[in-house]
Amino acid sequence: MQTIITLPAACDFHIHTRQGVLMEMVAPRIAEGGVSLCYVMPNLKPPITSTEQALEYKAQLERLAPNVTFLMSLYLCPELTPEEIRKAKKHGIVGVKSYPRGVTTNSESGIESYAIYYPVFKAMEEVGLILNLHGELPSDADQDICVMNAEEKFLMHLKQLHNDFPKLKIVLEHATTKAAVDTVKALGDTIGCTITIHHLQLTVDDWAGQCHNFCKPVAKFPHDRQALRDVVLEGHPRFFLGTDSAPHPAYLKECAHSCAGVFTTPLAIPYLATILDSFGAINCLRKFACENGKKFYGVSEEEGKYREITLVKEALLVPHSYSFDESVEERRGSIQLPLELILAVFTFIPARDLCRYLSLSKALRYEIRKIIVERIQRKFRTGNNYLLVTIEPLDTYSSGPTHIFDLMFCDVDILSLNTRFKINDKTFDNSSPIKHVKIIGRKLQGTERWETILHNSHISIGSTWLSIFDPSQTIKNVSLHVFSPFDLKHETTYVSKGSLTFKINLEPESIMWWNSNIDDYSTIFVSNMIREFDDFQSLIVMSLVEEVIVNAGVLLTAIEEKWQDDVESVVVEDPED
Ligand SMILES: NC(=O)N[C@@H](CC(=O)O)C(=O)O
Repeated sequence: MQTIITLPAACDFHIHTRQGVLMEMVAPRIAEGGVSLCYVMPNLKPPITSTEQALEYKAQLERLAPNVTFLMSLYLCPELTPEEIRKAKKHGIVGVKSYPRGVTTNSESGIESYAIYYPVFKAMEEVGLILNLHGELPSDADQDICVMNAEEKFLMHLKQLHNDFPKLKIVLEHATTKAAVDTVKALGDTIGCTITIHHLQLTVDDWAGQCHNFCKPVAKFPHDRQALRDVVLEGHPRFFLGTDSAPHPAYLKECAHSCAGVFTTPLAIPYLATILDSFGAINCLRKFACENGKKFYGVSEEEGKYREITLVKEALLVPHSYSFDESVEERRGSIQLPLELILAVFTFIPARDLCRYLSLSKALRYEIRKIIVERIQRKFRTGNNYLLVTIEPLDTYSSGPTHIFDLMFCDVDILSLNTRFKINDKTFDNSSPIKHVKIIGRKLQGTERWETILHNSHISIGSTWLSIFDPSQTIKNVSLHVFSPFDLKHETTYVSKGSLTFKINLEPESIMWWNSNIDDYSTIFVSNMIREFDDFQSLIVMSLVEEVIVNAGVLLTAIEEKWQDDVESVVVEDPED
């Protein structure tokens, strides 16, 4: 390799710039990595599905990285109409990304069939928007589909789409197989293909058991990698760089279920040059990383953003990690997020889990708790905000950590919640920070069944816990306990009944009770729940929150689809009414 190369800054036609503090870490590093133009993926939480969202996201990125050209994409989903496509084109949006449902990070809203999108594709073909395909089928044991053949099995869809929309420009993203390379080459000039840097280096042996190399699609066989290398060496004009750089917090990579994604942005072009050099393709760098993609997309840097870079061949220590400010304090102090989730889980803590946990050393328990709490809080920070609302019958203060968790959407001003939590004293406040609560459903233990709770006050539940009561008894009185993930000790619990105006009267040492003739706006006396939710139980609650958040996208879609009409309004009702 020459020891110094000067060339135009590169173009990365597939990058995940994320949001929040992660975006603040990533965006300035794009230029550092030698890239001046990038095509931004829309798989945020929530996904980018409208022109307005995309433009707002672009503005945020530009504030963080003013010297980079950001090309924006929309997320293919049912909300995307042909009209939105035309509007997007008018406002400079470049393409639409399709994720098959559930195959990768934030693909819960992904597509299940292309058929319903044909009018959208037609509009895209007409106005000249690019279709970007995450080319994998979801794993399906019955069909013998798994990560190793998910891409190859997808290729028939690429062929079909090209056949049906020959003028639509389609990019098969992050190809990993010889089959994909051959297919793209065999199709017409409107079909392009991105290749990541890491797929030019890795094979299956490199990610099996090594979480930092795990991404979707996974790296495949050596002969597949060879096919990728060959097509770069050939300088084929329809193959170009798309790093698919996809950062995740370390705790989400270095864990039992590692998130898919390899983060390469800060060192993108030095890394690419090193890999190309290793198989004699350094002379292909310019075409692959700077020219082919721009030609295929018909784009160039925005005014004043073109620049050159110089690569120098010398030793470089790759940082072990890149930090971003996720401190709890920062999150506590600075956010005001719209709360948008309500949980619906009815559950017990299995005794065996309890024993396992309690038998651990205190130090280990502390560590576990810390990790879980941090994981949850980070989700809250990067996504939306959540409150856990439990509905309980009378006397549940004696029942331990057994609750029905209901799924709710609320707008919550976390700052004022936080302030109030800090008081931790007798408090009475008429101005609840909780607005627009709507309870949308519950899930019964041991079933996959979700129900809209129109009358929370009449929840029949069958459980061993309830057998201490009359098993046929329906719960006549309910309370809503609202937990904030930022109130780690659950020192404060809002309890209410039959009303959305949360009136709070915290009596730290009292037990929970309420007046049986309570009306909608009566004050409710509650304990501060510390006794009920000790450290361990808090952990359990947090774990439940996490579990539900993980599934929330899927659940919410299912619930909302089924009970669209029912969930429009608040449904907490007083049984006595
Ligand atoms: N490539 C990945 O493994 N992950 C991407 C999503 C994607 O492009 O599949 C991510 O957003 O994390």
